[in-house]
Amino acid sequence: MKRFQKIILGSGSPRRKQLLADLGYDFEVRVSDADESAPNHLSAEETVEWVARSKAQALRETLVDDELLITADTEVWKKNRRYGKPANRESAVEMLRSLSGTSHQVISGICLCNRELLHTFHVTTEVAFVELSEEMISHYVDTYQPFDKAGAYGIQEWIGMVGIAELSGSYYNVVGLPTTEVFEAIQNWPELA
Ligand SMILES: Cc1cn([C@H]2C[C@H](O)[C@@H](COP(=O)(O)OP(=O)(O)OP(=O)(O)O)O2)c(=O)[nH]c1=O
Repeated sequence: MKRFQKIILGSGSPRRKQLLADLGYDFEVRVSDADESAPNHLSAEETVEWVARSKAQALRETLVDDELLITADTEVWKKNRRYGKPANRESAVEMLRSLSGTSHQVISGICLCNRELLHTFHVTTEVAFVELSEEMISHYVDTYQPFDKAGAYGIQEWIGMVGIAELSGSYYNVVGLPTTEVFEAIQNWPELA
């Protein structure tokens, strides 16, 4: 396995940290406040790549030598509606009602860069929910408080055990880091940039 002098994970997400550690890499976490308000005219795929790049650009000047920075943005999209993190209980309940009994896409934008090179890509997973009852939605939101999760749900939590009808693509992409594609990108860095 190719090793780098230093990988920097530009993310405050505990799930991304765990997944990158599980891939076997040593890394340091660096977090900054980046602009996540992508221009409206962008497609879903362009939006997540735009945000991942914006997170990278906010940290790029802190890089030294051959440090490799990895940033990501995971969003839920359904028919041109962008589901971010719910601002409150009401919004979380509304998001889950609207995802209930239908399918949506979870798209992650990933950005790898050093001081000279930058590479961005995205990975899409199709997720279908069963019909979620009002009781299931209230129980989940009140117990798990999914306010830090796009689309108001964590597939790795109770709702993922009882609410998923179908999943096509990478499971880990839904959790926040498409591990297969990130591993491949790191192994092929910097040739792919
Ligand atoms: C859909 C879904 C999202 N999520 C999480 C992944 C992301 O952490 C979060 C989406 O927010 P992001 O803006 O992608 O990431 P973040 O704010 O948590 O961290 P940072 O910007 O510092 O990298 O939602 C789950 O944990 N499970 C899920 O099933």
